[in-house]
Amino acid sequence: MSNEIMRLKALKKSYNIGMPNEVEVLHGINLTLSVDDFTALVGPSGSGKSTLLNIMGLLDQPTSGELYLHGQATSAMDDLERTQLRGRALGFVFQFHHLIQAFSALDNVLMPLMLHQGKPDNEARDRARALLAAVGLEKLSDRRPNQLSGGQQQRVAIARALATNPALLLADEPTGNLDSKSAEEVFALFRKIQSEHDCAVLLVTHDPRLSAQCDRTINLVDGRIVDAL
Ligand SMILES: Nc1ncnc2c1ncn2[C@@H]1O[C@H](COP(=O)(O)OP(=O)(O)OP(=O)(O)O)[C@@H](O)[C@H]1O
Repeated sequence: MSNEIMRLKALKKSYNIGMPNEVEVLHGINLTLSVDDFTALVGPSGSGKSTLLNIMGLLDQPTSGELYLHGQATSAMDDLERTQLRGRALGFVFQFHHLIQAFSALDNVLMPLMLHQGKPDNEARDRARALLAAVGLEKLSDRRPNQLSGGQQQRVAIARALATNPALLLADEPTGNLDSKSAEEVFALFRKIQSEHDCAVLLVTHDPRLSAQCDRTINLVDGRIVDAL
């Protein structure tokens, strides 16, 4: 069986900035991510990292080229198919965690399960508790986000991203808003997830100390991959 999770082939993205102007910001990206990948996506501001991440997350569509997820071409899919595939295969962690303030940590982790399965059953609750334990927050599961530190909130966001058991976790500057100690801890958690949950990780980071600890670095400059080590 192939180890490939995602493959990007000759992928281009242009933005329409008012007729007749179109600006191409990704110029033909070829890239394969495999099951055991732990990858940093780096590059200067404006190089196209978020644009690429949004396309990889099936949140946006390329202008041309193809994205294969588990070998399945995605360009001809309709919105519903894309949403379902995203929910099954991908998890997201953002710089600002977007937790729901009115919900406890446990209910935040349950959110994606409720979206997919409706009212959470005992099995879903057990799974959410186990995920909070995996990120070291078993004792704080009843707290609301504003009763947690920034690093703890990001841990809740990571547990939430894992709720649907994704094959690939996409993280956009997940430590960008944290002090350096919390950033190291959250980074270590991504490592643990990749090895213990069989979940490939791709994270955008501006922090060279973190990208140096990844197995692979994809360097994006002006919408092109200049080296993928
Ligand atoms: N919706 C949009 N419409 C037009 N241009 C856009 C749009 N979104 C992004 N761009 C442009 O595309 C280019 C790439 O932006 P992108 O946000 O992907 O870069 P980035 O590498 O993530 O930057 P940063 O590190 O600052 O977050 C930039 O020149 C940006 O101005």
